[in-house]
Amino acid sequence: MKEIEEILYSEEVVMQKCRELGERITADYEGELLVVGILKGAVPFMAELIKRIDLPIIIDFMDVSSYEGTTTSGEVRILKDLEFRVEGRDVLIVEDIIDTGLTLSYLTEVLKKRGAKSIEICSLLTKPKRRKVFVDTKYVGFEVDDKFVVGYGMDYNEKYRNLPFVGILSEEVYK
Ligand SMILES: O=P(O)(O)OC[C@H]1O[C@H](OP(=O)(O)OP(=O)(O)O)[C@H](O)[C@@H]1O
Ligand code: HPA
Ligand SMILES: [Mg+2]
Repeated sequence: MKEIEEILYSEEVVMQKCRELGERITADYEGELLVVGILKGAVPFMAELIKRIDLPIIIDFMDVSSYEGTTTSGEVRILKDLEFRVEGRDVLIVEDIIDTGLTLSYLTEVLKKRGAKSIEICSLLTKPKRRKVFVDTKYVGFEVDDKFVVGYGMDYNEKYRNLPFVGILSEEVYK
């Protein structure tokens, strides 16, 4: 595919990472876990990850907005809220990527205020060099450099989410 400069993580590599993360999560919790996916990017990763968690889980979704193209506006708004109450529950937030950290620092604050018993984050990717605010991320798949990546849920203007791998988007696409 000419729009992809380089494949970083193949489907096999991502699946293996989901198995490892799923085993760690299974070992770290007892009883029910509320797994919260952040729409839309988290969907493909979450679908794979939850099959590797051997616990009685409940899944739910939130949708927040902050991004336009490849830059952040720094503004976070809840577009779709959870179906379940988080009070007294162990919550695991699932993301595709942590970039500035603004989305997750906002979301963890919101869920903390609602009285979650515990809140942890599981993200397929993290871009530490781009961080504006600290987010404590217990479960991370891979650390990536400051390149725009797509696939496995991640998009550029809503495209490429369906790619079965994580790849670097060629600069010609957004220049
Ligand atoms: O750490 P941050 O700088 O906040 O950026 C990370 C967030 O941005 C992307 O989602 P986006 O808001 O683009 O929506 P999407 O998941 O629907 O693509 C990504 O899926 C994360 O949720
Ligand atoms: O590299 C990225 N790709 C897709 N979406 C993103 N949101 C933050 N960083 C990225
Ligand atoms: Mg997202």
